[in-house]
Amino acid sequence: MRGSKQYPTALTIAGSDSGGGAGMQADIKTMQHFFVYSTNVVVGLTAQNTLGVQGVYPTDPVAIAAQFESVMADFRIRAAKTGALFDAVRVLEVARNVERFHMKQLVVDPVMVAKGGASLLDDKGVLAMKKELLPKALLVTPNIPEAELLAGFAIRTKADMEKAARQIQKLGVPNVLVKGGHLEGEDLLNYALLGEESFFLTGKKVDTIRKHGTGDTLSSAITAMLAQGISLKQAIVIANDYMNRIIDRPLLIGEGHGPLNQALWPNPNQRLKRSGQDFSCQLIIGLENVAFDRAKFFALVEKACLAGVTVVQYREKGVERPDFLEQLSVAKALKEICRKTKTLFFIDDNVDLAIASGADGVHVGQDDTSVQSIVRRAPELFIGLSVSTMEEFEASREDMPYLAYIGVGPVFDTTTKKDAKPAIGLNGLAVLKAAATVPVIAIGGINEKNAKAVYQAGADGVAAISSITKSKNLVKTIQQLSQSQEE
Ligand SMILES: Cc1ncc(COP(=O)(O)OP(=O)(O)O)c(N)n1
Ligand SMILES: Cc1nc(C(=O)O)sc1CCOP(=O)(O)O
Ligand SMILES: [Mg+2]
Repeated sequence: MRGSKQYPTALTIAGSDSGGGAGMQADIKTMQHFFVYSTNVVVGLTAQNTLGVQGVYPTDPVAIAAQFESVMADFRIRAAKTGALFDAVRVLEVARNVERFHMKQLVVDPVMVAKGGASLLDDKGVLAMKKELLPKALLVTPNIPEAELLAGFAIRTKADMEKAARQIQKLGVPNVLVKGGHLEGEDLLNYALLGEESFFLTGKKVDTIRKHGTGDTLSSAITAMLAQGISLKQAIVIANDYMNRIIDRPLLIGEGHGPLNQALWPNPNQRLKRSGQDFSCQLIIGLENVAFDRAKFFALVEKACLAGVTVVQYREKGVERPDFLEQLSVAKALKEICRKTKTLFFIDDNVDLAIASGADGVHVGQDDTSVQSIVRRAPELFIGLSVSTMEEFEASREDMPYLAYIGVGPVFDTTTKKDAKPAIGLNGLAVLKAAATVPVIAIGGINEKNAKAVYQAGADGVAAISSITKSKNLVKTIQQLSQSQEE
């Protein structure tokens, strides 16, 4: 099975991170995510967690060579990458094996310093990398401090990045990707110099220390795509896009530099789903809201979808609510209406029902299933979270990057929800909107007459039950509930 039909296989030549966030562990998770099998040459061990590096234990060069032998004797390695190589002895041993096994698609992530500041390559190691390893590489992916060491001068500006990339190219590596995350400024720019061609890529700057393993993940994503047969340019562009999608949705693990979640972007369809969705006009409905008249229920939902609601949320709350299987059959029928009318479909509270019915999202309250556990179980679901006070907002702050929107209310008194909290009014809505970093969907007593004031208070959209289910003129009601009335 050494032919082209073999499952794409890559090799990571790097250090182990006992904390699982960076190094070889990040490489394996990333490659797996891109459907590439990852083999490994462990160049050293680190005793490490999110708080720092407690110990560094380089591997015996004999053991490095033996791992290369084993891997190359069995697998067809289509691309390889290096990570932490520790010192000149290990760099030279790796370079020798790269040469020996004719590895052409080699990505060098010139790991020199760990996030907490610990050195992962000594001065002689940097020299050996410049002289012996980079001339054998297809691509090198330095961050700013690494690019400064490789190029030999300080980098402060975009122009410096370009100059440094050209200088690094002179070391014999044809392609250079300089990662600009360490530069000052609101925007993050990465610079790719691929042979003669060059371009900047926009990255996402996030204000968090939970991004351990970012460099490993980016270089592994590129390597995995090279192993898939994708061109270097395309691999870099897709890997950059991937990083922008996962960078602000880390796993909440450890007390310090926590890890990324490489699995957050499960398949290409999710890419499309995540961009530019419209949550602005939401019909929340259950059979109880139409006195269990099924015919009326489905007809009303279809008409509302055609009239312009952007989200249908299925919510059963009554004491006589249907059992799970019956709710599932209703949910599936609603999903079908939504699919046909290109409307998003959400489920209230019940994550199992959302998964089973193929819903696009789930809406949860402060006391329902936690946002983090939904992300773990069903990362493909959009999540809406109820927030009615600043205290609740503060308590949910770490969940914000995972949310599609927050449902803020009740803005006005409502008799529809039996256990509704006190109305927060338009002022309460405006305060929460000022703090929010995701769309704010106002809820509670919202109707044709007050919708305009709700938008003026800052809402990005509205959700309603009674004003839609009891409407005498559905098309007009939905028009008035939709933001388009402002124009
Ligand atoms: C858009 C939107 N906002 C708020 C809610 C209320 O959800 P929750 O706080 O979980 O209350 P119940 O719906 O479970 O009574 C919602 N469903 N949708
Ligand atoms: C389901 C729900 N949640 C609320 C909240 O404040 O979180 S208020 C509410 C009821 C919304 O119904 P109506 O549009 O008929 O007032
Ligand atoms: Mg709830």
